[in-house]
Amino acid sequence: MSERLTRNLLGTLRHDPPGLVLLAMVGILVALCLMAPWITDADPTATDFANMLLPPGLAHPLGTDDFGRDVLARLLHGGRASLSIAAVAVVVVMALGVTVGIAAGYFGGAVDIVLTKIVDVLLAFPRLVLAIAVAALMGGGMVPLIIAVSAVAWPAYARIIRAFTLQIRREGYVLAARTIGTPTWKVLVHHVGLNLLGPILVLAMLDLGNLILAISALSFLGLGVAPPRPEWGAMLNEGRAMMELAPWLVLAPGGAIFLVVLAANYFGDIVRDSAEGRPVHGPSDWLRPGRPGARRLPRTSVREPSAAEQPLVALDRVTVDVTDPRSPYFGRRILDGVSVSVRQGECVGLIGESGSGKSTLAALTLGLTRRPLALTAGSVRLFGAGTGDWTWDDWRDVRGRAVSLVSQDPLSALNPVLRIGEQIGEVMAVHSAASPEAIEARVREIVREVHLPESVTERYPHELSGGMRQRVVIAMGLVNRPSLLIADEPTTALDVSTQLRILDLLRDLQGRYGLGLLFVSHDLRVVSRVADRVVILKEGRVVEEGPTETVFTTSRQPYTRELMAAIPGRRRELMQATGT
Ligand SMILES: Nc1ncnc2c1ncn2[C@@H]1O[C@H](COP(=O)(O)OP(=O)(O)OP(=O)(O)O)[C@@H](O)[C@H]1O
Repeated sequence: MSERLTRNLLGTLRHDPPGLVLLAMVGILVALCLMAPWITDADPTATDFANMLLPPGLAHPLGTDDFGRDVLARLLHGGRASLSIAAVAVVVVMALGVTVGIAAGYFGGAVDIVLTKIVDVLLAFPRLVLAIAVAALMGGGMVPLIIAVSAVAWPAYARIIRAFTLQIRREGYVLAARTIGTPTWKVLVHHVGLNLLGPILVLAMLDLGNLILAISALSFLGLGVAPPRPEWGAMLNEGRAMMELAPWLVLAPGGAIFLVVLAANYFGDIVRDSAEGRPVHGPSDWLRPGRPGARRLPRTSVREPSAAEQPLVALDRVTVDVTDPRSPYFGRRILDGVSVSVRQGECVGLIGESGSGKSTLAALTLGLTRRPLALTAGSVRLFGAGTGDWTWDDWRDVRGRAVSLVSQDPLSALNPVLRIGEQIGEVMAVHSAASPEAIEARVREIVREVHLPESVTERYPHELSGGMRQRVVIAMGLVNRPSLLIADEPTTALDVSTQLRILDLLRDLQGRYGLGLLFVSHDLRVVSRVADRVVILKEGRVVEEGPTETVFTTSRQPYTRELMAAIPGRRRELMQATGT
């Protein structure tokens, strides 16, 4: 559990003495149950008709039942049965609910439809009635009891986990991991599963009480542990007939069930409250995952870069339209005959206001154009090779290795539950068979290169400032020494001074790595600091392009001048230059 969650929990408990007493009582009860054979010598199933229905006393602290059996021994041994059935049921319910929920939410489509329908049908039945039916059909006993309780409890978990998964799968770090070719199991475990640990823990705690009640209810109805073995629900049923004559027969198991259910619900509530008190993508050392393993993707026929004179990427009169007739925007033109190229060591600034098509163009360069959009004319050449017939695997091999993306939202690009070192290392491991030591050394090196302290590798994203996070994302982009970096509004979310430092860093790294840099931004001022050449995009068309300095000083293009006028210091200069 995270430090913060533990702190919240302890803080809540410190200010809630009755809660603390309750938890202490249940803790003692559970400990006594677990140590039952050492606490009492009495055999919980041995009958002694000479000592039937004795009230609590020295020899039998909780009295005896109508078979002369020691109620304390039965209570403690019965508690072992009740609690272990509940523990196994929670694990089974979680395993089923989490697996089905993640599968439905992550894979979507037919998998989602089928699984969701099954869940809906099961949820349509009252839980306890269905559990009684299942247990009765299976004939009662410990295993059927676990199966019955688990079978009816998992659908609710599956539904909640599916909802969480739908949300997580849209996060930038999941999309990034998928696009660079991280194996599906790793995305599911590292990126989806680890982020679900918090909700899963809270759900488990909140439902533990319900499960114990359900188990007791089924045992009460004679569908649980077979007599004469003790179990709390069954003891309650046995004592019911003698309730007036020997109330201790129901008070002991009833009190135990009451205490445990109350404590489980109480603890579930404070775990939930403490977890909600953390940041949305909160502290995340709930579980520290192992080092990501190295994997080599099959190399495709993609030719590596590249002679200096040949563009790393060349988009030649590309046109992108909404081609899916089901889209309400069917027929709309997003990019119209745009040509842009980036050479080694060159920084090209792609500028345009919101909606001008910058992101669509960046996505095209990374092979990420998806329905309802499609390339309808022109071509994209990467490292001299036409990409028209590239498969998803061809693109995956290139992304994150030869071409990297630095996105505008560093927080969403980073997985909140993985340490920084693991995240950078994972990008490298996906594309190389380097040893863990080599990966670690490279991670430390790239972290230093982006001017972060090495200790940052041990930290989580929420422990870093916005500027530090953006440096981490840049480190992830460069760890595999790509030839081409696409920076999509990389400084938009930062304050002005941090912006400048990140821009200088990018410029510096570009020189050091000999990178081609496609810098996408709506902000001419930002672009002017890094770009050698600018391309100005308006409503999907290039309206002007040329060396940055030339465009800045001599442009007669009204749209470019409009963009320049939006820069505070430039407005006056422009007005003076044009005499307006
Ligand atoms: N899937 C889509 N269906 C319909 N129209 C789309 C789709 N994706 C993008 N567009 C439209 O294409 C145009 C260009 O979008 P794009 O996201 O490339 O612009 P942008 O310049 O990157 O803007 P911003 O800086 O706001 O992200 C916009 O008008 C947008 O509404």
